[in-house]
Amino acid sequence: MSYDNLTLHTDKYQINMMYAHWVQGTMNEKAVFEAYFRKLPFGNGFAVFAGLERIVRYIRDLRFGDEEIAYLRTQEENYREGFLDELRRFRFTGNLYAVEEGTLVFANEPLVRVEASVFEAQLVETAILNFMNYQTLIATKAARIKQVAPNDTLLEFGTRRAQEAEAAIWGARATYIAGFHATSNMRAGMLFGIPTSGTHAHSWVQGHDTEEEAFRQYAEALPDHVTLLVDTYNTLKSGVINAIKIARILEAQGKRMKGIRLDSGDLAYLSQRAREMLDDAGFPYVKIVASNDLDENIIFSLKGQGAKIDIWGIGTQLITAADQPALGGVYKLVAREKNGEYVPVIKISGNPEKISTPGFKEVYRIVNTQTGKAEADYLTLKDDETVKEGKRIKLFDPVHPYIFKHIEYYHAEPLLKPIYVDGECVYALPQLEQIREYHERQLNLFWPQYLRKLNPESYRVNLSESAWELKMDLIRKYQN
Ligand SMILES: Nc1ncnc2c1ncn2[C@@H]1O[C@H](COP(=O)(O)OP(=O)(O)OP(=O)(O)O)[C@@H](O)[C@H]1O
Ligand SMILES: O=P(O)(O)OC[C@H]1O[C@H](OP(=O)(O)OP(=O)(O)O)[C@H](O)[C@@H]1O
Ligand SMILES: O=C(O)c1cccnc1
Repeated sequence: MSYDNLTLHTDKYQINMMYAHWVQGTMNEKAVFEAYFRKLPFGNGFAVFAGLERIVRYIRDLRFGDEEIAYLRTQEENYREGFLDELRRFRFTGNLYAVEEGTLVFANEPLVRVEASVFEAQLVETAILNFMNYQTLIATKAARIKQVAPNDTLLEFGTRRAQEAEAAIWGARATYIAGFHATSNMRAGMLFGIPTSGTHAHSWVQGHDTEEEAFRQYAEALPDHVTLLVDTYNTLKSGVINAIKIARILEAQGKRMKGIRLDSGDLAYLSQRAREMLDDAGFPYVKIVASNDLDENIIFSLKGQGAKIDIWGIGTQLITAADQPALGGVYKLVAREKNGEYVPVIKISGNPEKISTPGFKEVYRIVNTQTGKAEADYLTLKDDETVKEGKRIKLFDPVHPYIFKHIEYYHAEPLLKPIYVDGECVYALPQLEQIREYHERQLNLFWPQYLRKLNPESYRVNLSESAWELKMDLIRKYQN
């Protein structure tokens, strides 16, 4: 069995709908779907979009092979052979537009738009949401951590606690996009070119007769990369004292010990005392690494307490997004082909926030040319030329339309970039370093009130007047 083919990484209901379209003869009708989330995670003011590279590879490799077809035959007696033959010929032949990885994104704006035969567009929903939701969530969590320690080194240590192997590596990649510096996961390092970093475990110390001997042997083996875990027995009375002995030995060899790691106890107090001991012994260059169930709140608190920590190793809380373990991104039909033309469609809900925004749309980031800062994201119907022509636009809050302002001097950056056109990949996947740098530039595009971790201002995601009117028309139609 091949574990690599992700074509059946979809919900059964997608295959059932594909089958029903095949039976009805509607499988080639075009559909437009948009993927977006309705609420920012962690109460943050923004999210960091990630997942596109995985989506691109997934779309490229979509094939129903012999194993997939044989399996489907066993799963549903209604599936006729003609349908399975159709699946054998399956290729993605549609268009896919998406926001680039590292982009700051907000609620209720399309992040991925699929325009394809309904047969194709339906199949890919589950996987696209799976990749986008998880990776965006972890990149956003990492961005929050980065915000409280912007000048420190951040190491991703989460693999052992991650929700399985793929989550570990794609999660590690997402943290790197958001500004982490290295991962402990060697496979993520090899596959994505992320720098790797590692100290040693308690088992290394436990596995020797004395802590000092353990440290000495480690330093002999890896003299250029010595960071010693000092909390196995007693951090201040034994661990730091032994580490200082090793730092002396290394100095005598013309080398510098890199650091010590604290992994338990009061990290503020222990780091301050350890710093004093290292400085007094003449080793101000030895860095202090901390780990132990850290997250942005603990790091923020430790900094407030004056902790002397240079490097943070962060695992469980980051890779599992423990305070909000899922991003609720959805994939909604916004237009469908009828008699050769697109008609907009809506999903009505008793909860106004859940009413979808109909129509084939573009999303623009409106950047004020006088301040250089982003003013709003602006959703227009696709054929609306106002923004392209640079005309004055009215920004109004779709929930409170009486709150509005006009903007005249702006640059409008289309956020949805062409990735697949007529089934051909037209997007050159950027290097990870480029994505990381792009993310940093994105942060500079926003005023700090949208970026702060606690109670950020809401950044505007506005509808054009015609997009708003279309939505109101369809709501009225279904109310009647
Ligand atoms: N000064 C501090 N202020 C706030 N939180 C801290 C401080 N020092 C450590 N922490 C955090 O408090 C938690 C302490 O965890 P826990 O109660 O398991 O203690 P521990 O020191 O890990 O004990 P053990 O020796 O069993 O490992 C961790 O999440 C750690 O990061
Ligand atoms: O606390 P996290 O943020 O999840 O970071 C990863 C943790 O994994 C290791 O502990 P573990 O007890 O698994 O192994 P060890 O014996 O090497 O400490 C490490 O010492 C960290 O505490
Ligand atoms: O290198 C480390 O110190 C490390 C790596 C993974 C998990 N915990 C610690």
